[in-house]
Amino acid sequence: MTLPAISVTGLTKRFGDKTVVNRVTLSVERGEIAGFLGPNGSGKTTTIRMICGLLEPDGGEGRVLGHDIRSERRAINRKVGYMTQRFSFYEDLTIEENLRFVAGLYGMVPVGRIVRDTLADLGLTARRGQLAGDLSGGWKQRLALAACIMHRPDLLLLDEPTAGVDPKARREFWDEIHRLAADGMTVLVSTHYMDEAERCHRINYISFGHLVAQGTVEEVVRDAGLTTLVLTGTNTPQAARRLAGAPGVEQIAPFGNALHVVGRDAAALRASVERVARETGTRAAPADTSLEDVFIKLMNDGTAA
Ligand SMILES: Nc1ncnc2c1ncn2[C@@H]1O[C@H](COP(=O)(O)OP(=O)(O)OP(=O)(O)O)[C@@H](O)[C@H]1O
Repeated sequence: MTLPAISVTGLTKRFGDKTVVNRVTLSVERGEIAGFLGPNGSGKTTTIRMICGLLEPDGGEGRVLGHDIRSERRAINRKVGYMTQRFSFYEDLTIEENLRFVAGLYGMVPVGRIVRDTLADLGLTARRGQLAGDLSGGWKQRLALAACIMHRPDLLLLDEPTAGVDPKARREFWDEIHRLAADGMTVLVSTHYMDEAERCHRINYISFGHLVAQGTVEEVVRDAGLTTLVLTGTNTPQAARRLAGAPGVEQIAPFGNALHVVGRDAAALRASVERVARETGTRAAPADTSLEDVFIKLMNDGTAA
């Protein structure tokens, strides 16, 4: 049996008197794409930095790519590619010049071949002479990814890599991530996008420093134990007002002309929705609970804690 790429237990980090990562236990198999989700400030970046050896944990232990996260931080560092939230380039250098610069910085040899192969791998060869500053958001992300994988890391840590990038470029970026994983690279990626969470093999949800949900998308949705009903008809705005605060109703969200109503107590939810449907002349039907509904619940639970 191969060892997991990431296996950490009880990972804890404090800044001053604030515990921002609280006893996080996480395991990521080799070749897996693991999603890391959670509200702003919940501790994702801090956890990623402890995993790649940039930050020393205050508590907990574990191994990354077979190395101890406390005593072998430099070894981990060398085998990891880390794309930070604000990756920067020299805007007045071309794509190729930027990559040559990074390769030189890390002492990679032979620079020419490594840069040529990386350009080809990421479909950047035709654009290699373009100035980084002239690239669209999607191509900038691709250049950032190229710079992170040039040294052939075994583990890729991506911190919100596609923030602000259009859907087509995001899809292409994710196709690339899947190609890299299929070739054996392990990927841990933080994101706020639901469609991206759904493209991960497994997801991990962190709230106020605590890991509160883990598994495949199907497992996380199932474990949340939510029931969803959808109301349709012309009177849904009135139905929404009547449902607010009704027994069993925890979330109400309009999607176009439909109203999604979500709650844990299926019987109470159904009774409230059916009553309001009768009163407002709308139609109620059961629906699948979405990952977004689950994340909103986890966020609300975290705020209440
Ligand atoms: N070096 C630091 N010193 C003090 N506080 C810090 C430091 N780094 C992070 N924090 C705090 O730790 C908490 C967790 O931050 P972190 O960046 O890990 O969250 P995140 O989940 O990545 O958030 P986002 O989704 O906004 O990127 C935040 O309250 C942040 O302000």
